[in-house]
Amino acid sequence: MTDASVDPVAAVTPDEVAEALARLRATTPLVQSLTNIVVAQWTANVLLAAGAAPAMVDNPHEAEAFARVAGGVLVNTGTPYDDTTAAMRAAVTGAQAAGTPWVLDPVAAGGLAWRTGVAVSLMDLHAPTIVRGNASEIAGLLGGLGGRGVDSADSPEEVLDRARELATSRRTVVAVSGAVDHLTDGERLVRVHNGDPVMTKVTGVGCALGALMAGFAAVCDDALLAATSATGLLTVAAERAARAARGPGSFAVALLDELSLVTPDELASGLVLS
Ligand SMILES: Nc1ncnc2c1ncn2[C@@H]1O[C@H](COP(=O)(O)OP(=O)(O)OP(=O)(O)O)[C@@H](O)[C@H]1O
Ligand SMILES: Cc1ncsc1CCO
Ligand SMILES: [Mg+2]
Repeated sequence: MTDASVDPVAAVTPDEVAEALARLRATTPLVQSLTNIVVAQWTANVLLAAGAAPAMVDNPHEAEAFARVAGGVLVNTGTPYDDTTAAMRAAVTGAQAAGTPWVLDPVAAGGLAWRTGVAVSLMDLHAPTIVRGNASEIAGLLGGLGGRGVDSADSPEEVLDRARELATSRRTVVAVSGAVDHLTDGERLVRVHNGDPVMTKVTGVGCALGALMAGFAAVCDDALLAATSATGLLTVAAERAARAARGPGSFAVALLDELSLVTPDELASGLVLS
């Protein structure tokens, strides 16, 4: 049975995603990433492979000025220290002043009270363009109990109503990752059916997805298109990488290759959106 609240035609088309990828590669947007210590190098490599330009400017002295000139900013709460948390506030302030799109990845929100407060206070400072997280993290921003550490204990389907509520109350796009990614601006919904379970066996795949969203937000006026394009590129590249991989290690290497090799046309024909 068809869900009556979902358009039979996806709110974002594969052709629009292909055009977004072509724009990303043509313009190599500068993506400022204030991310966690586990995934910083991996995130920079994912951005480079996709066609963006990474810069990990995450100290409180430089973060505001850099956010004014960056194409997009990622703020990820995976390993928040006092210094980097101050830098996150500075970056969001700079993003607001210059109109730079910014993406919040509230890693482990809900499970840990202090960082949940940090994530909510950043949203209060200036509404993010996109909030990206796994299902437990999205629920955690609205008072949920969080997942198992940085991993989700819920599915995107289970938190969809809360994702819509968050998108509407914060005037943002909420991107919930999982087996089927659910992306919403509160009214429109895009489901991305691509991906492979091995993506959960390499740390930082979701974190890198947030950085890709910041890159696409630099080249897309529509934040839902930006979030869909990032998710589509990562998951289609992952399917291609998984075909050749023996396990998580060779998959991670192959994923970087496929992010750089997949053409806009191949991306459009591989995407399964609803
Ligand atoms: N079971 C699955 N099958 C296919 N793809 C998946 C599955 N689970 C997650 N993915 C994909 O993996 C990517 C990361 O999503 P995930 O929900 O694992 O993020 P995360 O928990 O924030 O990751 P991390 O914090 O380790 O970076 C998304 O693009 C999603 O489509
Ligand atoms: C494993 C881990 N711990 C804190 S952040 C992080 C990366 C995945 O979110
Ligand atoms: Mg995560």
